[in-house]
Amino acid sequence: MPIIPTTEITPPAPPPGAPRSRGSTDEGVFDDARTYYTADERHLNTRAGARTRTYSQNSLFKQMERMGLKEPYRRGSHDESTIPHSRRFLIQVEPTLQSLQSQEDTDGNMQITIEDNGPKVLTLRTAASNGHNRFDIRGTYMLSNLLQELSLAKEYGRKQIILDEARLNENPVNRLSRMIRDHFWEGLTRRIDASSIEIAARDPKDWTDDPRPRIYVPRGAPEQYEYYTKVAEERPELRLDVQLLPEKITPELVRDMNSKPGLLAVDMEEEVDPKTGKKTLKGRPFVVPGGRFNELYGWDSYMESLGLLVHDKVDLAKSMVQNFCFCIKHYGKILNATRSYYLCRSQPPFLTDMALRVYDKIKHEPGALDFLRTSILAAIKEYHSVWVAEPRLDPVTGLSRYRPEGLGVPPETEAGHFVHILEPYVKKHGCTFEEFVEGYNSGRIKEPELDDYFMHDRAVRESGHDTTYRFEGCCADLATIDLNSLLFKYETDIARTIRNVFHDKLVIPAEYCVGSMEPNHVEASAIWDRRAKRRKLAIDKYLWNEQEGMYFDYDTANRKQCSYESATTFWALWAGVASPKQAAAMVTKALPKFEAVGGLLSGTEESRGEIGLERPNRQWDYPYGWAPQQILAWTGLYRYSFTEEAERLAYKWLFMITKAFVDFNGVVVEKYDVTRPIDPHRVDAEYGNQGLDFKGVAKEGFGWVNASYVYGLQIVNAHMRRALGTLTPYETFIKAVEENKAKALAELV
Ligand SMILES: OC[C@H]1O[C@H](O[C@H]2O[C@H](CO)[C@@H](O)[C@H](O)[C@H]2O)[C@H](O)[C@@H](O)[C@@H]1O
Ligand SMILES: [Ca+2]
Repeated sequence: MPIIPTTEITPPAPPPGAPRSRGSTDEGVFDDARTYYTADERHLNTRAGARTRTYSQNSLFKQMERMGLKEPYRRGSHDESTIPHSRRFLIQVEPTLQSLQSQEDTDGNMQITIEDNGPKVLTLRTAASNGHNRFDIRGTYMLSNLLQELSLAKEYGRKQIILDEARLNENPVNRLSRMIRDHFWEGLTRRIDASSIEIAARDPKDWTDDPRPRIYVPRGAPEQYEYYTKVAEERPELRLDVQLLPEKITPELVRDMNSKPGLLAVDMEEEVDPKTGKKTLKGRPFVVPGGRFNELYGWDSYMESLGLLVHDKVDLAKSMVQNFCFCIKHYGKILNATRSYYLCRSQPPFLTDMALRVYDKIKHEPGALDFLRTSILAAIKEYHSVWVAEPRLDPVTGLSRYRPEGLGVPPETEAGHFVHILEPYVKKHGCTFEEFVEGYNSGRIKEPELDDYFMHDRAVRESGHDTTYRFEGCCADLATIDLNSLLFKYETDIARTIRNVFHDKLVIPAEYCVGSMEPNHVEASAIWDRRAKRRKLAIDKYLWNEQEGMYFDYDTANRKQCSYESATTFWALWAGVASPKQAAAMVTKALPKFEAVGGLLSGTEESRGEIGLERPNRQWDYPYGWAPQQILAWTGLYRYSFTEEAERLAYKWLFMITKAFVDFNGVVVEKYDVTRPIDPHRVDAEYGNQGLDFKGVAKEGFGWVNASYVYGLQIVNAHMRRALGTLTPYETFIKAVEENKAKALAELV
């Protein structure tokens, strides 16, 4: 086995005023990478002999013993029972990285995983012996953590480091939570202003020949137009194209903008430049989903905010709510995402819950009530103008559908996504593929059947579930349990907020009025209570299926209930629209159909049907599981006191993520195959999987999965959290718990 070369270290004198050694020896072991690797003093070997008290493998084994688990799932590189403290290693970054990669990354993908066939052991030199003694780092997890730490050290320009062993054998639950808190959120945060327009405007989905940065500013924000025009003038190298949006946004306009796709402006706040004393604008930050999704998304943002709130990043969650209010004010809706080609469509609505959760954290602060008032007014406007208006409202049932306007072929999908659909038309018109798309998009070629296909396709994308056989060719006609649960939640949240926070009187100013509403009229909670009551009746009538013990979508065109079994049935629990009896029926009858080794399936295998070459897998069908489905189901089950079920599902999801994180070099991806115990992150359906493609160390994870991880850790109990840290499969864990219970009971008698 190779020994990593080390050079003799003669530490240079510390700069004047620099501390010679830190107060406590275990200080900062788990600091974020920037703090850890930029602290010069930490990486000089002046502290040979200093030891760190850490969360060692040893204590993990002790925990397992306490839990009655005899056979640990995975042992670290050394049994430290004889080692009271963790080590530090003296490492030359570049040569060690090279040896590590050439020896252990045998498939050359810049990650060390269980699929690499190296010896899985590397010798490092200890700092305490000034490099004389050696110690073996063993196993995929420690070696991949070493790769990650060295990659970070290199990024921060370090040639030599003193690395705490505790960063290599850290409890994986702690490590992943820490990565999310200290690195991933930051990696996903964007702010649109001069400081970062270059990064924020970048769009990996831009299909045009000249993907230059472009920003569209709404008419109602002239100060932003002036601001960006100045940025473009002062920094010509950016090639920033600043465009003012026309007053009226129509499907024709959006279609015609497709040749010049661009970012849409979001909220900015005024700030005084401390140097010049002059007023300037600063973008309100937001979190993007990750991968190729580099803009503010609708429902991803809600899910992300749950994780941000766990990590006390309240300002960021608040800022995302404010950005949503800006979108409703200037674009008429919370957009699918803030790019020009998304202007006609929305995504599943979560604004009231998001605003209330933020308000709950800031209610003692000045301005909190105004924040809540603005958010609720924006939600009321969105409710009336988007969700219970034409074309989304079905006047017969009174229920709503995903049914956005739009024209032509959605441009943001992967090239080739619609080839199989368009090919027959291309043949029929005897032209090239490009000629047909151009002719059809411009309206010169008329194909009503295709119009219908794309109306449903747009609806699928608005639903957030793109794509699934549940929705193919029918989505725009479906009153889904998803959307109607969310609207019931809007109605009950608005009613409660008006009653409890605004003393049952909320003035609706002109800018929030829709249709024939009187400016400045006062709304009380009663009308919202009535709306909720009416929706519940309609949901019970059209969507509930007593025999199956779950909710289904309702086809408003064919006037019949659908039969596709979807995990969105549990959204009814999240929203509180199910009666206790309906909830109990769902737990007994529906839940078992959706539960897989890694958590909840998004749909059942039976509903998806046979797949093959002619009928390929869809990413929102069996066997895939998605973070938002898990989050909403756990919260809903909790709401109805099905604590055990919520904990069990959360455990399975967290276990799957933790195991993939440990075995695959810290990976966190957009979605998982929840039936795949070994490599659940391998999903190649449709768009592939976002979040896989990193070199050395993951920087972002994926927004809603990051959130589901830290939110889920709040759902499971402390005992479960410890068991997750030792990668104990659920079956092993529950067996031990039951055996212990039986033992305790026997001792009682
Ligand atoms: O480009 C294809 C589609 O990509 C988006 O959908 C997927 O990612 C979104 C961001 O994480 C997520 O909100 C959505 O649920 C996913 O299916 C986009 O939203 C679609 O409009 C787009 O067609
Ligand atoms: Ca590899």
